[in-house]
Amino acid sequence: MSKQQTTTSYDNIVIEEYDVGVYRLKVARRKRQPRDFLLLVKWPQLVENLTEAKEMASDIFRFMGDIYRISPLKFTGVVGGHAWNYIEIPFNMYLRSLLLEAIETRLKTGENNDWRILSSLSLFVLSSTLTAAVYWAFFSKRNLFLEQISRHFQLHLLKESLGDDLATANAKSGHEVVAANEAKNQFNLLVMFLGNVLGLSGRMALIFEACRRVGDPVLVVIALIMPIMMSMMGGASAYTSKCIAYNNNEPDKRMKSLTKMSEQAYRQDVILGGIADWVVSEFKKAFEARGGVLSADHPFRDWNSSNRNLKLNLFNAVATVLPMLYLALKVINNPTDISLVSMTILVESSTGLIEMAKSPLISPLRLRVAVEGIRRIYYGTRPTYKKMMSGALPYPVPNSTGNDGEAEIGTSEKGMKFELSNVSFSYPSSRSTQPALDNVSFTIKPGQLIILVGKNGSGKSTLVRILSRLYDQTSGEVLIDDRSSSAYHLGDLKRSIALLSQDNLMYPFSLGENIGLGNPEKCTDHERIQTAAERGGASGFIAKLKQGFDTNLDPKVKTLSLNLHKDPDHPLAKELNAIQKKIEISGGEKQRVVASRTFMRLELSGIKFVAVDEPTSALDADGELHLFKQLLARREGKTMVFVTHRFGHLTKHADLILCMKEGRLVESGSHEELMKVDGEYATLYNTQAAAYSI
Ligand SMILES: Nc1ncnc2c1ncn2[C@@H]1O[C@H](COP(=O)(O)OP(=O)(O)OP(=O)(O)O)[C@@H](O)[C@H]1O
Repeated sequence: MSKQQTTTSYDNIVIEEYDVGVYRLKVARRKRQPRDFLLLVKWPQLVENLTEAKEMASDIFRFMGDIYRISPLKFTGVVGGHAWNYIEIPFNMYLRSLLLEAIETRLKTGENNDWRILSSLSLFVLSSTLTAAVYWAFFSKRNLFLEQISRHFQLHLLKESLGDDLATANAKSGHEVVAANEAKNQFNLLVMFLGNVLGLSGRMALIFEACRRVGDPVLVVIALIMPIMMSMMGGASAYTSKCIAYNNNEPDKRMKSLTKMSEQAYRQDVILGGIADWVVSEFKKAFEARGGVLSADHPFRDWNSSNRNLKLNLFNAVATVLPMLYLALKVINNPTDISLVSMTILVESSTGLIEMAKSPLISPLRLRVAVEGIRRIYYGTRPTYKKMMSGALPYPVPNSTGNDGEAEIGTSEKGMKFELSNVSFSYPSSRSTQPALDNVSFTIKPGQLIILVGKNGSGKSTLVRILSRLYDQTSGEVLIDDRSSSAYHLGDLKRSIALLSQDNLMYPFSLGENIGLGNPEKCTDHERIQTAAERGGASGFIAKLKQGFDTNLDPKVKTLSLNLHKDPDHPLAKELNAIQKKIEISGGEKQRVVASRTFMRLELSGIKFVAVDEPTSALDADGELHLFKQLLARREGKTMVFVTHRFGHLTKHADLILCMKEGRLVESGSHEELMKVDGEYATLYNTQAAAYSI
């Protein structure tokens, strides 16, 4: 099942590595100190455990508190219902023992105790009726409340992930995505744990009561101590150690990539490219290489089960028979000593106690699993990561006059000013030996129009991302309006920047909203959206769509059907087909919509910097000309950086041309100056289509 591979030793921890199914599991253990063998109590371990217990309790209280606030009444009902589910059995056993004991006394002594028999019977009936009522109320409301919990935490997770900056989001990619169902599952685990604790306590109380009646303290020890010890024993567990796991099986990863090819996005390529057979045959190869017996689900759980030791199982077996053995010997020794009812109750509750103590639900491990789940919800899936820091300085900085009458640095009316000195940058996930930006220095004055040119991969988009503070440079300095870019409040800076990128990202909403979201506050202002669409060149094709601006390209409709697969002409099958699903538009049309979104954003009064990163690759000549004309018409009060491979027609408008090569700024100046140099820029200029002119 799991096989230990290697052990790496650090100062006071040892990392053990295991192969568990398709996963590589790494477990950190505290190194044994020589004095550990001498001391009965390992103080550092104890302190660590107490601190951890305190942190666990605080996370559980926060989580349960949040759920309580969703609906105090439903919370109480569901938790109470669960609790009753577990204490009902020992409670009923107790009532039954009262009844049976009264009957036993009547049979043995002939004493007239009708009242005792009848009252015990009534209590028993009352309790069963109450149970039926509680279950009816509980099961009819429970699932709805669990759904409510999921939706509540879905909102929380959505807010969290939307708040991530680019650097953090990139660092998180590849990590398990936390689903809202996690909250519902952990809540269930916690209430089951609580119920089990209550059930266990109820049974213990029963055992105490039965032993009291039998009058034998040794029996208490035998019946209680063994299960308690058992629930505390257990093999080494992943949940009590710091550990990580990652999919380490190449064929398994290959199968996942090949499965992706069945998604809608690849459908056209799969059909036209004739690659379906190749995908299937590669999948078969990967499937054989992977082997069918490797588990791919829960590496931590699998590792735990492989660690459950034989000693614990044997202990279990002994614990189950011991109370019965003791009672049998006692009866053989003195047959008149014990009431049959007390004996039955004792044996029944002691067996039940052992069963419960054996159950994984009562184990502290289960609590750990729940707390790990809660932490994933509140703190994300990565243990720690550094988000980009926001400064305190507002942007724009108001222009002010110093005490000596000298004007202090503020934000120019003309646009943002940039000064880069020796800026280098490598993407955190990059495997390249060369940085994406290598020692770049230049100045952009407020209101200038900059053309950024260079071959593919030369660092143009990266430079735009640094200027827009989507990433922070790895080294060097970026000044915005004479102050370090990190001094400014991130939100303020973002509100002053408009970025039209080459990604052509369509949002899964209507076309109107796709444009309107350039300025979310005016997202329903149809007139502004229409104007922005005209400026971005999207109004023409949108007007031809049946639903115009209301057309939703990806309405996220989920359709389900039953028993219709052999009957495509069935009215329900036709109805299903007619339900609106995803609609495709051309690449150029997408670019026009995204450009219109930027024009919507340019209407915002505080925009001081506009970065246009090659948005015209799919546009026809007319579309490109129209877009640049419209952008140039909105230069007033803004610094603009244009990244484009087709720059011939723009050079006459440029204040400065920056030419990049392999992450370095190799040339800068005006078109005429750079042509004279006859270097990288001249080569690019001469090879590109210079046929465009405005
Ligand atoms: N998100 C990323 N993670 C890792 N490396 C990246 C990432 N984006 C770009 N790179 C790498 O950084 C370098 C510069 O890329 P960049 O996108 O800035 O070039 P570019 O000049 O804009 O290219 P193009 O003209 O093709 O758009 C390239 O080597 C690229 O592979």
